[in-house]
Amino acid sequence: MDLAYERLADRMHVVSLPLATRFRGVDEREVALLSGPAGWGEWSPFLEYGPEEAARWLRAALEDAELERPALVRSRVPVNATLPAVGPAAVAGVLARYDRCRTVKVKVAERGQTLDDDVARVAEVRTLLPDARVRVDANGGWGVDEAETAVRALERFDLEYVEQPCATVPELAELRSRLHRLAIPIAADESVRKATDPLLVARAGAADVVVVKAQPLGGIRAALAIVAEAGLPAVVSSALDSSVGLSMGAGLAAALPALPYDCGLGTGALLSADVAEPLVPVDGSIAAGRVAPDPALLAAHAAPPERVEHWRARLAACLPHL
Ligand SMILES: O=C(O)CCC(=O)C1=CC=C[C@@H](O)[C@@H]1C(=O)O
Ligand SMILES: [Mg+2]
Repeated sequence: MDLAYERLADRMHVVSLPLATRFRGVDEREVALLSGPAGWGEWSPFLEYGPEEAARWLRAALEDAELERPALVRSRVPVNATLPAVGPAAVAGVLARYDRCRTVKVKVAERGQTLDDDVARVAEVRTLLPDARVRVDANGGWGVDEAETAVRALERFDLEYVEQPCATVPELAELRSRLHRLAIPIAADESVRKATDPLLVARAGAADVVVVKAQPLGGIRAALAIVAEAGLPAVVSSALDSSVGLSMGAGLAAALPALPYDCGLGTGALLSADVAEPLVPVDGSIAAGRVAPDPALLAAHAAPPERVEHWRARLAACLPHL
């Protein structure tokens, strides 16, 4: 693999994509795209991530640009709708962006909001989609007691699982034993993708499901290995990627031997511009093939020169960590 800074920087295109709905505190998503012999890879660690963590995302992008993807066992991947922490009045409008998704992931525990806000949002989803599978994602925002209270308040909406209710593995384990009788599974996301040991949460018996994301875990192959070793059902998700990054997630999901849950790869619907024909859900699923950016769209959404400089400096800082 050619890791010379100058040549990588020359292959890198940085774009800034506007969001249709504010998500994760941002209205614009900056992503870097790299071309290589096998296709295009996306490198889009969130802006606040340091070089060591961002280097894992870079490894994934380089692998996807350099190597052919593992063999696919399915050609389409069923996806969930992802609902940011909006008020009840905005729920129908956001869900309308996802074509026929039978599963909705609802963001909860948003900073500055209350459990009542979460209940109102989930209740609205249930009213609009009585037959949907509904999961919630707290991004580690609750302590154990708070999480128990919240899950008991949300239980009546029939939850598929609760994703990363608490921040740490011991907290997840404690909550899991408390929720045992409710039979609501716990999914681990940050405890997999941000952990020094992504398998610890599985070994500790602290989760029922692992959420795996190709970029943060260092690529499709690394993520496949983690799923195999964790021995738990896996959900593939994304990181608010452009369609190029979403296609990497789809390549992972389509290569997994079992895919019991709909994947968090429908977030293309949250973008109001993309680098290619948007990879958005059609009849509840997305295609599993590669996506290459359209040069005209790369140009139209090119980030300003000072942001490109920022990403070049980031690239230089990450290379020693590869
Ligand atoms: O899993 C999904 O439905 C979509 C992806 C998603 O929710 C996320 C994308 C990007 C950053 C994260 O805060 C968030 C997540 O926690 O899963
Ligand atoms: Mg999550």
